[in-house]
Amino acid sequence: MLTTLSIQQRTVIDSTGKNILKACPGSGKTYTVACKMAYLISSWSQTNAGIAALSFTNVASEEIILKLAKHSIVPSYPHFFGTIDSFVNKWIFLPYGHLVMKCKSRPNIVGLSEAGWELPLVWSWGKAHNQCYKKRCNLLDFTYNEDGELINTDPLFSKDACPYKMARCIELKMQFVKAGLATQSDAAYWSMQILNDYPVLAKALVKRFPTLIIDEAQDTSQVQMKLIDLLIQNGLEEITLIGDPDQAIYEWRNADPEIFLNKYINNEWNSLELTENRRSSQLICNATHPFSSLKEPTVAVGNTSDSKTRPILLMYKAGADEELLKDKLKEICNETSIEVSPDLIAILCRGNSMLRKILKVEPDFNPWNDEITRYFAQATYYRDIKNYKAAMRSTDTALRKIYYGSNAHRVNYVETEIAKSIGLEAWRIRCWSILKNAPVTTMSIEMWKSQTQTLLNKVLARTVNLSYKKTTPVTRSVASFFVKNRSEDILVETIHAAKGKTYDAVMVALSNRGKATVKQIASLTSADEELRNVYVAMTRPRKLLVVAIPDNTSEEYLLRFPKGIWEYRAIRSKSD
Ligand SMILES: Nc1ncnc2c1ncn2[C@@H]1O[C@H](COP(=O)(O)OP(=O)(O)OP(=O)(O)O)[C@@H](O)[C@H]1O
Repeated sequence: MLTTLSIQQRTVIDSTGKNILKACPGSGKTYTVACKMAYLISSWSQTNAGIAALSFTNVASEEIILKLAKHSIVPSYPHFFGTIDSFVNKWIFLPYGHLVMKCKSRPNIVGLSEAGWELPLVWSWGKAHNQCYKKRCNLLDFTYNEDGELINTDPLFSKDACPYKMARCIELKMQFVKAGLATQSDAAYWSMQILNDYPVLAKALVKRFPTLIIDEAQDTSQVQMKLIDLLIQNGLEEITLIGDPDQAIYEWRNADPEIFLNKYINNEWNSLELTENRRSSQLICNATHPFSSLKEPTVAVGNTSDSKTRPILLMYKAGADEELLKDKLKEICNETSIEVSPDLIAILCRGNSMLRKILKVEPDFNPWNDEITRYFAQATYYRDIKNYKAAMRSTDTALRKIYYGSNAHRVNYVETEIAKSIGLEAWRIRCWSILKNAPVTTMSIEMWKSQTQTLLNKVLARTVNLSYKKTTPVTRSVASFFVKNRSEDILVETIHAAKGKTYDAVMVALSNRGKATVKQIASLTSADEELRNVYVAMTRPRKLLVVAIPDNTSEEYLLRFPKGIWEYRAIRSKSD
């Protein structure tokens, strides 16, 4: 594995101490991180201390694990592989949160997609809500900044416009803290407090994980970086941060690429760089360069570096031609001898509304009357599309809701109860036996409901009533209620889902409404997240890049698409 590394990549593997690596798209960040871990793990001699390899999303973390598997390395004890959130929760917040929150028992993380807040607390928030600013505050948007100040992370929120200057939210948040409830952002803040107030715990954590590697570090929030600094203050000597500020697309989670860049120019850190693009052709590197902060286009050095297919700017009629985009991309692929398959070809959209138009899926209709039915339907749908991990997760959530009702979101409580009753292993077997035997989701919703209900009553030996809304068309299949983005031949997905991936051909479909319109991005710089979203999408292909834009886009917005670099085409010929 190490023999294929470039000199720049090799330097990353050999560097010890505090390293920060800034690297362009396709430069092999994930590849190099996986090599570094493989190298460290194979020569690791400590038995009670390990490497913590963290990323920001599950997808990114799984990508590294998959790359390691190719080299027969399965990450296991004493190492930790996962997201930065899961690391913070497991090793700092859940065991020690009560020390700083001053709540009676171990705290709980709430507000993660399905979990609800304790009902009485939601009501008290609701009451205050009715009297508050435009009634638009969302409980989950409130968290603390690194100075311990309560902030609302919704960019549309204005403290000045709040008649109470946030006094009510502060009061309510105190009640939640007392009850031991925290959002994921709060958990990071409280963990920072723990490491700050209890250096002995910080030192113990450094002893347990003397080497820390953080991928996608451009997405770090101020609080998360403070946490990292506290570990360094308490003896952490081996740390590598890897990122690309031009690919920071998680501002809504308080990520700020400036935090990464400030570290990069800090003399106390060993700053490294990867500048060669091993994914895309030189023509694609040249075309995407104006969308980045880079001074020069990256130099393509991969297998497809000299591919001669020019990037294409494709004009389509908005509101009429979206469903033709798939066929057009297939046609261009055939023309350029690129194999068409959903693993190799993708259309990337900024939002779900464009995605639906391209796939011609029916508009959203939510048939579910209750969460338990929805989770079982989701679980079987995931099983049918072979996403077994997500399927097990949804089944587990549905069962927790059946057995533990309004306490289901209290992770620690539920896990203790399961361990006391049947044990975690038997619980997982129960989930799997339901999942395995549940009816297929191509079945009508009515039949699916009746068969799933019978199965649950049998396996759980208790009556479970599933239900859907009265207005639901009963003959419609369960699967049709979930957006299918995997058509037979081409993958259609959002830009966020495509982060970190590589395809042979990519079409970036821009709309004239909503986020990332051509007009909007024309005036943005790479300091703006919307431009970075488009850049992430445009840097995914190896051989062919197509950007589809509405045909009524004014030329003044096309300065980043010079005709010498882009081939301009229309989706329909003039005679159509
Ligand atoms: N030394 C190498 N030898 C062979 N292939 C490489 C090497 N380095 C990177 N690659 C390949 O180049 C492509 C891009 O690598 P990778 O996905 O690791 O880049 P990245 O910097 O993480 O990209 P991005 O940030 O744009 O998602 C992958 O197909 C990877 O396997």
